[in-house]
Amino acid sequence: MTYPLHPEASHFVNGRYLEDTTGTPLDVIYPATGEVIAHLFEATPAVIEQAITSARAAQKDWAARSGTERGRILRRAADIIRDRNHDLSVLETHDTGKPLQETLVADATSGADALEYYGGLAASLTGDHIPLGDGNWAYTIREALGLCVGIGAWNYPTQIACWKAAPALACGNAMIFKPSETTPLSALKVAEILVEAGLPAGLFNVVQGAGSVGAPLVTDPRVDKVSLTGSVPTGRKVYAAAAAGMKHVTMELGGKSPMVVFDDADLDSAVSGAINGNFYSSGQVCSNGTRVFVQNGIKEAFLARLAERLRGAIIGDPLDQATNFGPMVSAGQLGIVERYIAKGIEEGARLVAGGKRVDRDGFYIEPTVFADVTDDMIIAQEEIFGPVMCVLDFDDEAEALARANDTEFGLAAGVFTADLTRAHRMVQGFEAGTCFINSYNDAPVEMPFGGVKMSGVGRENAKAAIDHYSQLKSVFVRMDACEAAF
Ligand SMILES: NC(=O)C1=CN([C@@H]2O[C@H](COP(=O)(O)OP(=O)(O)OC[C@H]3O[C@@H](n4cnc5c(N)ncnc54)[C@H](O)[C@@H]3O)[C@@H](O)[C@H]2O)C=CC1
Repeated sequence: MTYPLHPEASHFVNGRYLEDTTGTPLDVIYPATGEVIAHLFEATPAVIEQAITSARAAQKDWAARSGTERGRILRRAADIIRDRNHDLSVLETHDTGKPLQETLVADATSGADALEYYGGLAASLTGDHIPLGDGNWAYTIREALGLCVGIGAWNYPTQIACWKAAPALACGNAMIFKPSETTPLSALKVAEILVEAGLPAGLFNVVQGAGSVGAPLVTDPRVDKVSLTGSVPTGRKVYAAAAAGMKHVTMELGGKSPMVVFDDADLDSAVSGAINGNFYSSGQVCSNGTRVFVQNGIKEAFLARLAERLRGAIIGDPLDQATNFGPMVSAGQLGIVERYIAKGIEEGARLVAGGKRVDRDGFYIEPTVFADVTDDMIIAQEEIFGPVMCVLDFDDEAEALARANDTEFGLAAGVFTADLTRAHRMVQGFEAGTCFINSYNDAPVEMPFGGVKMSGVGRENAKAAIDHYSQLKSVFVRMDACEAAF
């Protein structure tokens, strides 16, 4: 049997593909059919060692280059990604099961945006000049951290690899990226393209494997920073392990974000926001607005319009560009979602749409909506990470805000209203890192992205990410004699 999308080898280390068949076998499964599409191997300690040594060896020279030179390579990689967007999107669809209709516009292209953005920024990364009293002054030097480890989730493999690699490389760091074991294919292509664009060997390495491969990377004393995209339980473990070595961290974790719809909102716009914030990528988006608070006056109208719009979901072959709703990423994730749906029914929520598996191969489940959900229900409290929308009712603004914030998470929050003063007031009150007014889930590279509370620390994207991939060295300069007490 041949596998057309099989990579040349499991890992990409020191500028080329690398195989070590003594590692634990890792099968890649196409979520739309359940078929195995590639046989890979998890990284052995020998592969991890090669990744670390080659990255460390390459980093100093990279950091010593001008920002203009580093940026040029990143921008070239962005161009190559855009040229190959179709093939990369087909690969991403096989890796994740997400419809090609989505991957064509939201995955490799988003990765290219990050490479282009940080490529453009690289030349202007500077320190400050700080005038002091008595003619003295200080300056700061912005330095690379050294070796960064990126660990990815399975929902946006290409995007996550690029969102971490682009600012890391722009600042002069090296990166070892460990994709999720569920979606190992796309990051290898990112590595291949970076080298083709001129990135010196060793600066972006990809090693495959589960947590047992991620953990030794996090604790290795030669690693200076860890950036994780994953769940809160994993974040807790990785943050603690990194803290023991006093390493820098970025934690992009889960959420149970609120979306508040006031009765003066444009109904169709709010319904679109709720669909985007719950069913895009089959609901497997960290910032999803899965608790949809709808003001009582428009609740039934909202639900009726939502039910109507859900009939427009085209569930099917993700490679067919008409399909706009694909399978879950894995049998395991499908099982988790099914258990939450059963829990919602048991808790007495009103199932108004979906709830069932789709009768075809692969890991499909219908877009599902529960109404009459109350704050104490498990489905309103825990991250499901699947296409399950919980609709809750509310009467007034203060109540909506208090209930929206009544969660340990704080990744995102959205508000739909025609009253702009109220919209900004709500945003000021939201305990969330990323907010939306009359929209949901937009993630342009120019805007910082990240969470508060248990949803994480640090920010990705925008100029904000530079602070998380570089550090300042302060230099005090005395212009007159240095005096002492004796
Ligand atoms: N805030 C954000 O930007 C995003 C957050 N997520 C979150 O990710 C989760 C879903 O992704 P999953 O892959 O299931 O998350 P996960 O937490 O199971 O795994 C994330 C990554 O961590 C690795 N890992 C697991 N244990 C580790 C350990 N002890 N040391 C080092 N690495 C370890 C895994 O192999 C994987 O690559 C959801 O909670 C979702 O909300 C997903 C996308 C974006």
